[in-house]
Amino acid sequence: MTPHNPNFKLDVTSEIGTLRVLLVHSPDSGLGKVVPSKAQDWLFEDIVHLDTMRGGEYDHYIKLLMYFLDPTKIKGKLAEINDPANKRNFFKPDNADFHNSTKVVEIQTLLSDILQQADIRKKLVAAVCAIEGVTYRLQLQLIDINPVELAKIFISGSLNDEQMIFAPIPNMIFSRDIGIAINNHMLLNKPAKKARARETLLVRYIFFNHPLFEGYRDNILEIPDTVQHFLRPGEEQESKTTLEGGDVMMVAPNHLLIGWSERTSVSGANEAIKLLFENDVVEKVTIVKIPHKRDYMHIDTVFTQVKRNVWVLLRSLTPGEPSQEDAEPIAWFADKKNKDKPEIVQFRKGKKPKTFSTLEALLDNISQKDLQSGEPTRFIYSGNNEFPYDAREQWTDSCNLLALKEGVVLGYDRNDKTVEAFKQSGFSIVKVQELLQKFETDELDPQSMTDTLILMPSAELSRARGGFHCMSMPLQRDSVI
Ligand SMILES: NC(=O)NCCC[C@H](N)C(=O)O
Repeated sequence: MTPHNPNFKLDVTSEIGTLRVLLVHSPDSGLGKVVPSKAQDWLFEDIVHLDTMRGGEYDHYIKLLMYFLDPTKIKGKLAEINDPANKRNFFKPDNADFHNSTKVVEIQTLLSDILQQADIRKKLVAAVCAIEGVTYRLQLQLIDINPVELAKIFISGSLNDEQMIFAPIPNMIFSRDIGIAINNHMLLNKPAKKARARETLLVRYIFFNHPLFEGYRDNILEIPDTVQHFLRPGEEQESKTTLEGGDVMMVAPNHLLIGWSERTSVSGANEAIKLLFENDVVEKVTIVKIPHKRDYMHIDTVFTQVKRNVWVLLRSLTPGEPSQEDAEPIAWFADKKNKDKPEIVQFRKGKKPKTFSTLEALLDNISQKDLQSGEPTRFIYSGNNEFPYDAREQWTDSCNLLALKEGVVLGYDRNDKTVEAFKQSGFSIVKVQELLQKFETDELDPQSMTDTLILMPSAELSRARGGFHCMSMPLQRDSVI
């Protein structure tokens, strides 16, 4: 059972305030069962090597989060945690030596907690079996499985880690996409892709039934399907009401961004705005339309925030007048030909909508007006804005960084040119393995760190097509203004 955290508050008012509590999911055995023929359907670019992804990559993320958010769980124990004799038990939610942190909260643990209640267990077994087309006999069998084991089965799709009874949900490591904390409200997603439907169902049950969220039940926002959707013939995607968390960014207490993307439809964004305004959750919502392509997927794959006046982003998304040096006539027409041209419109309750001509203009407005940065806004570009590194590194999540506190962000070690751009912008660069040692030996204190990009190993994780922004669902951050 997840211990009680008396200081917990659902409270996220920015992308950069010191992170206090987040939801994560460590790679489960289901990721090791992705087969080449299903990889694309399950939204992976390739099959992954599970042991490397866990021990060589994701575990460092958990350790780093512990030093920042819950140091007593790790300080002085690093050697023991790393000891191969301990078989990674610190990272396994079903093991007695699991960290069971109340700050770095594992979704699987919350799930096994709610499955202790017989009525919830019955309802959730029925719901999962319905969406997965499971036989009635197997459904009855699942109801009697102990909650810890059942949570594992729901996520991995396999009984006893061997017999596959339904598909895994390998994308649950990208907890960002399942729901978004907006001030003290929780907006649940409505996934565009079938491969992500079970994650949504499980997390919906968690938010409505886990004691951790007891005080916030009335603050859970769910997006309904529209009547137009029920009545429209055919199945085309455009008319669906969808919204995924990677397209929702809480940039300031009064201001939310929603991407209109491959995954979030304009109808999804529209319904979300209505809910947010009706419930007085924020004063303004800006819709950022990006090309509806797999390369971009969600807005957090093309930009994220580093400090109140610093952003990392993909430059080529920004349309604009070509500079005088762009001598070739075609440069003047390229954007106008592009029907996928980004568009940015800001909606304020009871006021006229406002447009922004570039992403930079919007981000500068957020930095200066919403976050009252006294310093000029700076942009760090993917691949240091050099073709073809800009596109290559954006694909491997150079723009998808997670801020642990203002100015201290983590990203993949493979995006060399973007790392160079961070250096040129005055950031320190440090590898996670070295940092963990320094924390353990007291050479460095997480609280005193400023302006740093922490490099995380990424060979396997990046094949799943998401970075650390995607791999985090912040629930509590300190406020920045
Ligand atoms: N926010 C994000 O951009 N999340 C990345 C999700 C990756 C996952 N393989 C997906 O395609 O849904």
